[in-house]
Amino acid sequence: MARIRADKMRALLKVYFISGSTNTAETELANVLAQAIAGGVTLFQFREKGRGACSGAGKTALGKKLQAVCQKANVPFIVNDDVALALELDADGVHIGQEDGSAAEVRRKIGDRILGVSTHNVAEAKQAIADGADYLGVGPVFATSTKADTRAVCGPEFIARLREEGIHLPIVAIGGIHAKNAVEVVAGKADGLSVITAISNAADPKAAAQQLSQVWK
Ligand SMILES: Cc1ncsc1CCOP(=O)(O)O
Ligand SMILES: C=C1C=NC(C)=NC1=N
Ligand SMILES: [Mg+2]
Repeated sequence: MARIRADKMRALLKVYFISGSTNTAETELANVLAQAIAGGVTLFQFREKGRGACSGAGKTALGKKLQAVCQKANVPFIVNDDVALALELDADGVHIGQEDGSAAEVRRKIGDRILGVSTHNVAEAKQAIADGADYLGVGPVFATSTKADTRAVCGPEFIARLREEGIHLPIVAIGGIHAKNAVEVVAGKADGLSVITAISNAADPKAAAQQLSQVWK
């Protein structure tokens, strides 16, 4: 298997759903995920973090269940932070933050699987590219209460500034994105948008995913 091509990566980033068991009131995240995929989700990240998150065998079991939902629909399955779990499940990739250790080290561990890195400035972006990232997660572009310890809100226009600085790797915007402000993310030259609340807390996850997909039409 070779490294993913940039144009394929950009297509996968269009509607990137991120969730764990603590992000949805629904007891069954697998059902929310299946509905969201039916609505047009292009990539899924299993992010099991924060108060009440499951761990150990429970986390592995939930990961397996969610991966099966993705595999049935041919949607790649990404694991956040937990490289060991990603390898155990043979996930399609991992996403790491600046505090999750060296991206170069993770690249060595995961081979040609997809590697996403959270970056907040040009220096971090250039380092991630040098370390072998396939895409960058940039944000929070809008205010969000989902992740407690985010950096300052950078606005969707920050991604356009990264482009001006010569950062051309696929970029997905994250943070407080929903159907009404998603158009600003497109204007900001992001290749995709990623969401937790907009889908995980939606009354109708399929409709929520469809509305987010519309912005790229
Ligand atoms: C994981 C993460 N990283 C920056 S903001 C954020 C949370 C995004 O959640 P939401 O889409 O609910 O604002
Ligand atoms: C913090 C994050 C930033 N970006 C993405 C895509 N995922 C994350 N978990
Ligand atoms: Mg992390």
